[in-house]
Amino acid sequence: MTVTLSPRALLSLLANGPKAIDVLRTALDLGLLDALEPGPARLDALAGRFGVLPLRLYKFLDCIESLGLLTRDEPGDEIGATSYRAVPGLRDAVLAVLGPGSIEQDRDRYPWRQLHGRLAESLRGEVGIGAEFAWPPKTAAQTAEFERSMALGLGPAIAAVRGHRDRLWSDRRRLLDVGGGDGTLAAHILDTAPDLRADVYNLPAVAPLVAATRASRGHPDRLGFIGGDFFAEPLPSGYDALSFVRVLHDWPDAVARRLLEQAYAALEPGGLLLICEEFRTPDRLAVQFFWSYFLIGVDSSVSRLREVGFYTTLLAEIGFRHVAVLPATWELVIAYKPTPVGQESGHAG
Ligand SMILES: C[S@@+](CC[C@H](N)C(=O)[O-])C[C@H]1O[C@@H](n2cnc3c(N)ncnc32)[C@H](O)[C@@H]1O
Repeated sequence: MTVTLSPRALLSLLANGPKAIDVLRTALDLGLLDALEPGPARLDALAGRFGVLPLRLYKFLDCIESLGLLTRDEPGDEIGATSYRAVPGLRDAVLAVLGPGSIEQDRDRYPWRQLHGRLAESLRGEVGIGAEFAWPPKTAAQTAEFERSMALGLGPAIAAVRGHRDRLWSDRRRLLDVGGGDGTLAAHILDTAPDLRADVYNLPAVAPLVAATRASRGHPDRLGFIGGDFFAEPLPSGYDALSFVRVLHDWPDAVARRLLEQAYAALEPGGLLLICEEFRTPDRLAVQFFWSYFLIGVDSSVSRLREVGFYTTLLAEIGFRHVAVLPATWELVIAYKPTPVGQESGHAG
């Protein structure tokens, strides 16, 4: 169900945000969300099952309905006969935001309060986020903290590469994951691609984090690390697949183009280029809200959620062929470096 609220109604919900979260947390903890999702569930049955007062539960469920997360059928004045059904996926969504591994709770530990109430000064450039957060990270502690935080939000990227594993890796031997964090995604890819070897290319300070992932994820021989700085040197060659996962959106258009040109130069003929990040949609912009807010105070990060068409056009301009968008919660953009005429081996390039 998609609910479009008037600005007035949306603002009322936002002003009551902590109460709305309290309602949802309580519904999750009580087990109500499990009962509501298969639906329809009658109020009198729910009240009996959970040992709560029907009239109070009626108001409680109104709170959830006001968020657009519940549908209600109220046949008459007898409230016990009112039945409810949660929107599909509600329990998982509440668990994702309020449970362990929540990116919202993780992001909340960043020093965003330095901007809070001072946004006008921040917009004028008088206030910014202090030295404890740097982009790119500067100290070993910042690097470890940032990459840990990134790995926490990798779920949709992992699901996307898992879902398309055959198409992506069946004819590939060596992958370079550029800006590949602590290697968590590369390890997940290796789980599903037994003939592949993957190297993470990242700033040298990240080496111990990838070593820890290599040890903990059980790919001692197939997960490698190449330390480097993509602004200071060409990308390493010898790879028939190269990925940018949540890397290009960190940089302005001209830099994104330069990185993709570097990738084109580095890839073997027929090589696969993969881009995965949150392409701009209303949903993803909403989930990105924290970074949009926090990075107002961090001028070194552009944080640009782009429409997918930006990349498909750019890849074709650079010379890639067979540009395609593979469906997933975060779609994948793939493209191939052409193989010179006469050297074609039968795969997509
Ligand atoms: C937003 S994080 C994404 C990490 C990972 N791909 C993921 O999705 O979780 C961007 C990555 O780019 C790396 N990076 C930033 N500047 C870099 C540079 N100049 N050379 C190589 N890697 C860089 C960072 O260290 C970080 O791992």
